[in-house]
Amino acid sequence: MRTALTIAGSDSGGGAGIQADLKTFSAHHVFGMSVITAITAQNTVEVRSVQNIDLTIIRDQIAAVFEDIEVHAVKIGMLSTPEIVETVALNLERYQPSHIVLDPVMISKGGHHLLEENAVQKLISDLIPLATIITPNIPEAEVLASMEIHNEEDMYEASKIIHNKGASSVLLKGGHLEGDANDLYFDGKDFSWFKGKRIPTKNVHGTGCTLSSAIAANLANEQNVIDAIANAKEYITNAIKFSLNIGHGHGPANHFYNLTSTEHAKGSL
Ligand SMILES: Nc1ncnc2c1ncn2[C@@H]1O[C@H](COP(=O)(O)OP(=O)(O)O)[C@@H](O)[C@H]1O
Ligand SMILES: Cc1ncc(COP(=O)(O)O)c(N)n1
Repeated sequence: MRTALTIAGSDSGGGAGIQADLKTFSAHHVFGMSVITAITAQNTVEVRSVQNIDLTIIRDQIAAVFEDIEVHAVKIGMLSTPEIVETVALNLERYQPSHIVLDPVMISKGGHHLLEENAVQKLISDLIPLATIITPNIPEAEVLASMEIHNEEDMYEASKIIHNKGASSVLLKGGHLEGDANDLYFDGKDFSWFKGKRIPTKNVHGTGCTLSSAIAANLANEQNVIDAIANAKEYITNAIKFSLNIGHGHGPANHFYNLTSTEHAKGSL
């Protein structure tokens, strides 16, 4: 059995964070495990409150998993504070997993800060150098590259700057720009576009979490990085196309859109 570990925050509404990651791993037939960094009281509309988890318990969760189970890929999401970033980085250095997909989660769709602003420098110095691939959205890339991104030309520049900070590769997601949802990949040498038609829907809660987890699951399943991204892009596009009208805000992606049950596939559960 192939395995993947998510190190991220819990979303009580089930659409993003640990919950989205584990659903994505299951949909890829990968055995999912979790290290919870923070608990958010969240739904499709808002983040109401956040409880960060003690550093010792975060460290112990990582140790408990790695000292017993072979981990084929790691996905990192919400980290909340500089201390949590440091703890996760130190412990991943210790266990040296072969693939790390870093989703530098900063702000929720509703505008809540999920990473303290003073943790950004720690994320750059301690975690980016460990990442096989980092998957910022446009606002996150603007912070990491210290520049504004208005169009696809700017995306080239920003991914070069972020790559220079030490990530093996960068997937800059274009979901927040106007027009189609095209993501740019840069491995330090070549650029590739992973293109997607924009789907007109407000149900985009957890899309970044789902994409990064799907990449991690595909890497755990021994796909090369390009195939892992291409297949994950197809997965998130369908998961958005068949997204679920759950809740009153941004509904979640549909992880099981390919089930034969037509009711399920239509997202009308
Ligand atoms: N409306 C949409 N239609 C199609 N694809 C989308 C849409 N919104 C986002 N995506 C894609 O979903 C993935 C997650 O991107 P994005 O929403 O930008 O991330 P985040 O959740 O981190 O803000 C990317 O591949 C992006 O291109
Ligand atoms: C616990 C948690 N982690 C991450 C996100 C970001 O969600 P998105 O994938 O929509 O950017 C979130 N809203 N909550």
